[in-house]
Formats: sequence, C-alpha cells, structure tokens
Amino acid sequence: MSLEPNFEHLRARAVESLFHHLADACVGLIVVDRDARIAWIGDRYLELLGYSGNPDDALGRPVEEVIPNSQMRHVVESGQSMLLDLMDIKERTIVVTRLPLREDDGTLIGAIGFALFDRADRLRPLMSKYQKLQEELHRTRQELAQERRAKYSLSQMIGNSDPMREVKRLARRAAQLDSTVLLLGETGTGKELLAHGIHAASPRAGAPFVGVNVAAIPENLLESELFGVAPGAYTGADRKMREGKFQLADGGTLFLDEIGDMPLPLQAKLLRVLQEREFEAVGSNKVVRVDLRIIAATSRDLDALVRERQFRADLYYRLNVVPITLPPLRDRTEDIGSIADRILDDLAFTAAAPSRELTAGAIAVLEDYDWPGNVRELRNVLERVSAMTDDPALTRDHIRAALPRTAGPAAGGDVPLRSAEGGTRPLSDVLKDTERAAIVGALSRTGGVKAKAAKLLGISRASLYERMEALGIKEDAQGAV
Ligand SMILES: Nc1ncnc2c1ncn2[C@@H]1O[C@H](COP(=O)(O)OP(=O)(O)OP(=O)(O)O)[C@@H](O)[C@H]1O
Repeated sequence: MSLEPNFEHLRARAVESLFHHLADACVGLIVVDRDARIAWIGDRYLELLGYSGNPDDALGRPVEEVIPNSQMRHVVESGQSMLLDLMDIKERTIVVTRLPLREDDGTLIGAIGFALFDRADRLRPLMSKYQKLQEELHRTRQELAQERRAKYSLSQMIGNSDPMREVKRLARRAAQLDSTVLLLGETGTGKELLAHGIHAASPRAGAPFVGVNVAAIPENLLESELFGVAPGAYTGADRKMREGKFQLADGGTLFLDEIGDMPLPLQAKLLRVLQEREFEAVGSNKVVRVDLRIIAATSRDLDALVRERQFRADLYYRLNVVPITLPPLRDRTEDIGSIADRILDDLAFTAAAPSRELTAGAIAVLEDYDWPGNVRELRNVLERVSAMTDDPALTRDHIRAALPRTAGPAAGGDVPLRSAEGGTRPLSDVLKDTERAAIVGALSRTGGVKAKAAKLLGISRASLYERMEALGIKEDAQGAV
C-alpha cells in the first residue's frame, strides 16, 4: 500500500522525533547491528556505565565489551524482543526494553535497547516483594523436592541370599529402563523400600518420588487424590486447581501401593494414563499430560483377581512389564541375621541407646520362625524384645518370649479343649478362643495395622472390625499375645 506523501513525511518525522525524545528521556539508548556490535550509544548511557574512553571508540565494538551483562546479543540472535527486564549497572538497577530491528521485508538487521527510567526506585517495592516471593518459592520447592526424593537406596535393602541378589539385580536393571514395574510379594517383604530404591537408582532420581496407598484412601476420594480437582468442580471444591498425585510426580516416579485394591471404574482411567500419559482432573475436560514412571505393588494375587473379574486384564498386562517378586523371609532364612542386625542398629540409633547383639541361639530361633508378616514382623518382634530387656545381648529366651505364641492365623494350638474342671468345653467357646487368638496374633504380626492384619487373615477390613468388636478385642491389641 502506498502512503500519501504527507503521511510518509509524518511517519519519518514521528520515528525521528521518537528516537530523539527517547534519547533525551532515557538514561540509556543503544543500537547494535546484526553481530551485536555497537552502532550507536547515548552519552548518558556511557556516563552511567562509567565509560571513560572516547565515545566514538565505543562504536563498532562487541556490546559486551562496553556493557558486560548486556542481553542485546540474545535479541539479535533470537529475533525476540524483551519488553521489560531489569539490569544491574554498578549499584543501580535500571529497567530496560530491547527490541529487534528489521527491514521492511523482515530481515533482522540489529536491535535497539532503552533504559526507560533512570532509577528503578518506583518499582523497588514491587521488585523486592517479587524477589522475596521468588526466594520463598525456591526454598519451598527445594524442601518439597527433598521431601519427595526417595528416602532409601537399593543398598539399604539388606540380604545377600540368592533370591535377594536376584531381586536387586532385576531392580538395578529396571532402574535404568523407564518401563512400568510391578512389585509382587507378601506383606512386609520390602516392596515399598524397593520402589524407593529403584527410583533412587534411576535417571529420574532428582525428580519427585510420590507414593499413594490405594487401599488406605476411601474409594470416593481416590480419583481426586490421584488426578486432582478442577477449580469449583463440585460444591466445596477449592477455587484453585488442586493437583493430584500424577501431577505432583511429573518428571519422577509414582508409586501405587496396593494396586490390587484399585476400584474397577478407576482402573479404566489408570489404563488410559498408562497408555497415553494423559488424563483429565475431576470436573475438568482439559487434558493434562505427564511424564513419569509408574511402579505398582501388591501383596494380592493379581492373577486370581483378574480371573474373578475384580481387576482388568488389560491393566494387568500394562502394569506387568517388569515384574519383580520379593521372596518371603522364610525362603531366605540366611538373610534374617543381617536384617535383624540392621534393625537393631536402627532402633538403637532412634532411641539414642547402645546397639544390642543377637546371640547365636537367638538367631537360630529367629531363623526357625515362619514370619508371616515378613520383615515388618521381624521389626515388631525386635522392638518388643528391646522394650522388654536392657541386656546388651539378646538371647534365645528373650526372642522366644517376644514371638507370638500362635504359629499362624489358623492355629489354635494354645486354646484349651478342656475346661478347668476337666470336662470337654463347648465347641462354640473353643472356636471363639481360636478366632480371638488368630486375630490377636495377626494384629501382633502387623504391628496393629488392621488393613494388613485383615489381609493376613484373608478377610475384609470391615469384617475384621466386626469380629474384633464381637470378641471384645481392643483396638490396640497388638502385642497382647
Ligand atoms: N531387605 C530389607 N532390608 C532392610 N529392611 C527391610 C527389608 N525389607 C523390608 N524392610 C523393612 O521392613 C518394613 C516393611 O517393608 P515395606 O513397607 O517396604 O514392605 P511392603 O512389602 O511394601 O509391605 P506391604 O505390602 O505390607 O505394604 C520397612 O520398615 C522396611 O524398611
């Protein structure tokens, strides 16, 4: 489009006077060419910079030789403007704007920069508030990252038996791959510990490790806990977006513990995340993309759950990419002594007390026991022994006194079949006592954790509560046997 001659004149004058006005009003004005060499620089700018040479000598020199922290080169290289930036010159902070200069056909020929205020004082209160917030954010992020970082490494996984060596070998290999890992094994075998270890040995180690116990979260809250909630998604929802665990774990590892307890409707949503790495928050239709590794764990028999149609087969295959099965303690008795030593050291450290030793007899008793609650139960027993005696050496008798007397949930060996008078007791009484012993035994083995005790007994959490009430077993019944 051709302009009227007087318009063209007007435009040329506007550009010219703008340039002069800016040169007057600004503390600094600078023009550089395509190679970031100074084509023009205002005297006041040179003065501010403390430049003592001849102003003409500055021309043609690379901009950084005159303004060491200049960003003009970045503007000519990227072709992007920097509309508002702060630059420190000596003790002063000035506000600068940098714009690329182009020919009419768009060819980049250089850049122009102005220091718009001679003092950034007016912006100071705003800037210091901003800086303080930035610092706070940085600190909080660091603390959070520290918190989310894996707490344990693979070296904390004690055990030199063949099965444990194989587990650690698989875990190291899984750490290097980015695939989904499925950890299987009885309760208390160290699945969570191993998940931390895999994350810590993986390239994602610097990013968050976020764990979720699927069984511990009520079903109606699980979706929002995992996927987050959009602002105002339901009455009472936050006005801001609440991030779910998937977003919190972005870049890192998400550990889904007790995956076998995932409700069916959510299994479909999880499957989609595994396939496409995307999902929508509750109450939102905006797709969120994440980049994370999933480690899932369960002590339940997933094959059986699939057969019973409680677990989706397609989800099972997606999770079962790198399966690792943790062996029960009874299948690696040679590890018991070294794990027990480590636990005793931990306990002594926590209590700031001297460490205890296990006699050979004590180790033999530990090795002889069946350990249905695995390493967690071993820890509970050693805690109990430590509380029972101050002796520095723990003997066979100490251990025997702390081990549950019932050998397993189904055993009723200690329940008397005859009454005090010598007569046969009614079957209903014997059954009740047997049931009580089994429940108290399971609670003892799991340190009072009811979800786990229910699992050991093969009943639901709700029926455990029901049976405890019916049999008059107190909530804190662990260790009662
Ligand atoms: N090999 C091991 N060496 C040292 N400590 C271990 C080992 N295995 C497990 N532990 C400890 O035993 C306890 C139980 O382990 P963890 O919670 O990892 O088991 P889990 O298999 O995830 O149990 P659950 O299925 O019940 O959730 C933890 O205190 C853990 O640190």
